[in-house]
Amino acid sequence: MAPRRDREPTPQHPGHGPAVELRAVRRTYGRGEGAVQALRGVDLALPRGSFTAVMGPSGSGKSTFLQCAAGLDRPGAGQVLLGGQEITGLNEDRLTKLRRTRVGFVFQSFNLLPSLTVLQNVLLPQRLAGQRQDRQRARDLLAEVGLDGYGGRRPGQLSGGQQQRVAIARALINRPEVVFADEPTGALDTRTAHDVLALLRRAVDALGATVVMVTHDPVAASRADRVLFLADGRLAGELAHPDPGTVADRMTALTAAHDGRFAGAPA
Ligand SMILES: Nc1ncnc2c1ncn2[C@@H]1O[C@H](COP(=O)(O)OP(=O)(O)OP(=O)(O)O)[C@@H](O)[C@H]1O
Repeated sequence: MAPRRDREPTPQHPGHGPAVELRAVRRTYGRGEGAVQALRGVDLALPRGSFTAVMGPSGSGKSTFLQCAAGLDRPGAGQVLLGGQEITGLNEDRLTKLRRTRVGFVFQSFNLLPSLTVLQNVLLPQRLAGQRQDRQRARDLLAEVGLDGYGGRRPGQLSGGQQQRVAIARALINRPEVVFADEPTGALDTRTAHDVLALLRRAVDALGATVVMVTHDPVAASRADRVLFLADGRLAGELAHPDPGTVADRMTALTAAHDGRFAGAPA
């Protein structure tokens, strides 16, 4: 028998290094006196197969971070690497293709297309990318998120929690390098939010996904492996194995520091 060779890394899934890396990333909105420095030099690496929560006071740069890391926005300086590949210099066409094939998104408002069935919504990233639509994988993922047999329904016939499950299945369809979740439980009641977080956790633990979640909720953040805190566009600390109480205390301290600074700022 021929000696077994380890699978060669491919550009799609290089298998080495972090899923996402930011190096000295800066993003400024506007120019001159009115310019806002939303990110002021962020360095971080998100390991493959990890679940990271990103928290911070309002205006600390969480959305900007997510958009830059996901290739939805371009940093003014610094580098973003996805699966070891630098994406900062890609043109718009290549960035769009990358977002459709290598990144998954889960939004607060679910963002399902109401005219498509549940199965068609799950397959949409493959359709948009012009890839073969893997209906069996879509059905398997729907079963994975507890929606076996719901493929023929329309989103309007599902509860909010069920719609978010469909969105999670859709985010996973292409086996992305990373799933970015922006307040995925923000529109859900506590019980449903708990179920959706359990699914994200399971996507990491059982399917090997990498998940990055922006949230305001310390309970949601405590389901992650690690919480990164942003304040005024900078990383302001992190917490491994978070529990809700410690996360809430950190957030209270950061928000008080933030409010204190702004109370002293000229009007
Ligand atoms: N398009 C824009 N034009 C100008 N300023 C912007 C723009 N988007 C964001 N900002 C500013 O950049 C800073 C960071 O905003 P960002 O939305 O990333 O913060 P956030 O932490 O996500 O806030 P929130 O928790 O309130 O959603 C804020 O001061 C915000 O006002």
